[in-house]
Amino acid sequence: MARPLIQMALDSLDFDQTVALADQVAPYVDIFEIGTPCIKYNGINLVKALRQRYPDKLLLVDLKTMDAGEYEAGAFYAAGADICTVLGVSGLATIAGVIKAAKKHAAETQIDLINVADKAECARESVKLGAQIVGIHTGLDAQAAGQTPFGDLNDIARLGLGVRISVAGGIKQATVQQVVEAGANIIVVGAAIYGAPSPAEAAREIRELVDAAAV
Ligand SMILES: O=C([C@H](O)CO)[C@H](O)[C@H](O)COP(=O)(O)O
Repeated sequence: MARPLIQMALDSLDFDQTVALADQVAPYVDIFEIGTPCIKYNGINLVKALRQRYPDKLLLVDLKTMDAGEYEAGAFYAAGADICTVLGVSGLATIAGVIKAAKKHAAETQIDLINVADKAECARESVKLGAQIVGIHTGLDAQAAGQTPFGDLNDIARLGLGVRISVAGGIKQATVQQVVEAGANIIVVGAAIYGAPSPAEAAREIRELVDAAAV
């Protein structure tokens, strides 16, 4: 199995705390995600700052684009994003726009299936359009209501779409092995790392668990 990637969800609103957290976990993660609240609050300058500080890390900007796909995402790819997210519920025209912007910058597009009714259909159509990553995502509010991403992950993995699958939604040490075995290629972790007494130690543990589950 190819080594799954670990994506650190940087969900603070504070610019300096976001950069400091990135510094702490950098040795253990592959992708820095600038989370949706964080990018809305801090804007494109944070993308530029992390790009400059970490030229060799993958940088995902969790735009969750809903409209004006090419126009909105284009600026973030130009600023250094390797991956931008677009909502599956936005529809195929918007998804196609983000994919077009990504191609201009030799970058990638992730479809976020959050709140999509027919996730299999949306994933299939998005992949046909050229999306490289399908994101199974139980958002923070849905998590608070008791939902998890595990059932959807199994359903999408079974489709064999031939693209990477990302999973997000309360993933922690106890569930890392399960999501790797279910077929996730990108493991997104936020609160289990930034909420830990030592984020670096939590990230190191998750790295070990992911690598052990992937052999
Ligand atoms: O994408 C996220 C959320 O919608 C806010 O932007 C989180 O970054 C994602 O859910 C990962 O965080 P945890 O669920 O805390 O692991």
